[in-house]
Amino acid sequence: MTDFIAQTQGMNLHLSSGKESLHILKDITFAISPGEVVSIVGPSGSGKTSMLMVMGGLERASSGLVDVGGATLSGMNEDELAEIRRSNIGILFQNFHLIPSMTALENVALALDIAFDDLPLSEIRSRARAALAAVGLAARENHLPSALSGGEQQRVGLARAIVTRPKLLLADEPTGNLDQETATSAIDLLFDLARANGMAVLLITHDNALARRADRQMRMDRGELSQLSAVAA
Ligand SMILES: Nc1ncnc2c1ncn2[C@@H]1O[C@H](COP(=O)(O)OP(=O)(O)OP(=O)(O)O)[C@@H](O)[C@H]1O
Repeated sequence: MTDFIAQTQGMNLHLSSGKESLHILKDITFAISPGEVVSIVGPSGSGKTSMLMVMGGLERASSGLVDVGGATLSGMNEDELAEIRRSNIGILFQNFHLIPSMTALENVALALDIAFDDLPLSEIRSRARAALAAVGLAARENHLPSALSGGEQQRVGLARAIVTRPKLLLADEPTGNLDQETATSAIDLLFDLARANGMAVLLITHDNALARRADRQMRMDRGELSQLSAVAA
């Protein structure tokens, strides 16, 4: 049980739309190990993002078990969920979500400052610098997002997601806004960082070639998750 960084058992998510209750995620039993990269493909509206939201403690499952970093999320209050997110989880979005008025370094440092409110400023700066160097952006740390290319902005997003050293990275279409070449290099980097840090990655993508590069490939269809393939170790 503790070999997994995150797992669900018989997890369901119901959301209401007007008077209707929609069964968004159906009886999902899933586990991901440290250092493992798992991709999820599936049609639009099938529940992929909802799955990430539940795993990230941003949405509460309606029933079943959700366990992240050895802690069971159901029953936790908002503060406890926020603490689990801070200490275990990194999130990478399609649209980077960088703060436009802050430099690359400040964007990364802010994530660290929020996650660990007792970290000295010198440590925040050095760790943020190291994260930017890890994504090849040491020379761009004082640039505003508007002065960076899409691929560079996504690398800042990646630096921000990993600077807290999360055990689980949730990535929702992280290359959706990048051209093929830039997307490939961003994903190479993501995989290298995952391997180097033993970080598990749950990767949502519409790109089948990218999905196939994962250790394990899953498919979401109308709220049901199934395994597509496992790559032999
Ligand atoms: N807050 C909400 N209230 C009601 N229904 C919702 C809510 N959020 C999502 N849904 C519905 O849940 C279903 C799954 O949405 P989700 O975003 O998880 O799909 P997805 O597979 O990630 O789609 P896409 O590939 O288009 O991003 C959709 O039918 C969506 O309309």
